[in-house]
Amino acid sequence: MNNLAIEVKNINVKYKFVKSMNIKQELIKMIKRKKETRTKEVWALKNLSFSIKRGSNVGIIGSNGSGKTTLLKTIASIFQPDSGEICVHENSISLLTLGAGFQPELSGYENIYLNGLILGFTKEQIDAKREEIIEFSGIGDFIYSPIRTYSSGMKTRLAFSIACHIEPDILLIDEVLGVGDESFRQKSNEKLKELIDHDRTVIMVSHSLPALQELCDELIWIEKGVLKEYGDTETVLNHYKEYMNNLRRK
Ligand SMILES: Nc1ncnc2c1ncn2[C@@H]1O[C@H](COP(=O)(O)OP(=O)(O)OP(=O)(O)O)[C@@H](O)[C@H]1O
Repeated sequence: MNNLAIEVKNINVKYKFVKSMNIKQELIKMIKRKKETRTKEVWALKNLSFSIKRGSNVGIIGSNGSGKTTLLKTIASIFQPDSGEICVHENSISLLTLGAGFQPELSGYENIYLNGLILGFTKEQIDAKREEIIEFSGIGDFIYSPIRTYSSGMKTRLAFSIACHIEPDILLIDEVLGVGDESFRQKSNEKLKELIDHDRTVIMVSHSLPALQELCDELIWIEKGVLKEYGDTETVLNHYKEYMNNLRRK
């Protein structure tokens, strides 16, 4: 049996957006009758290839704008790569990210079902986990109120609780380490460690290097959309810190 959870093969991902102009630039463009296009492209991921073993805990690091979130969203199939291929050799994959995936007009209770069903679980499976999810989130009777009335901390607690209790084969976590108040931080760290211990494949993006050091066996380091290094946590972390220190000195 293939012991790989994910294979990323030569993926390229670009964003297209319209470049905004100030009034002066608009006027100059009109006077010169320039027909220049305002559509810009950013290649967020460039020719990225790697594979992740089943059951491993991998952190993704890199400076701001290096492509970490784009990579997680592409693995979660929220974005399609412009070229290349991602093969996921597991049944369920879930992206845990701040405020994503909720329908604001529905209650927390209804969103538990919505999220679970999207992840491919049956109503009976969600029924079995529902009370645990609500209990862990600690948001009390707010569970029956629309999500739009929640604070960002409450949304994060519920999102975290759903993703951890529904227990997908692959859990992708984007920058939610260390969120919430102190008691929830401790609780969520414990829960994460429990998930990691259970042979689940976990991939997490974080700027918190101590948290990654504690939780991950391996790190993927990307810079400007390109894979810089993939290896054991200590080695990659040392090289990354050296790189960041050199940048600061310049
Ligand atoms: N919706 C978008 N439209 C245009 N460009 C985008 C969009 N989202 C991201 N980008 C660009 O793509 C690149 C990668 O962004 P991404 O958010 O994946 O980086 P990141 O490593 O997660 O950043 P950070 O550490 O700051 O959260 C950046 O240059 C960013 O400006």
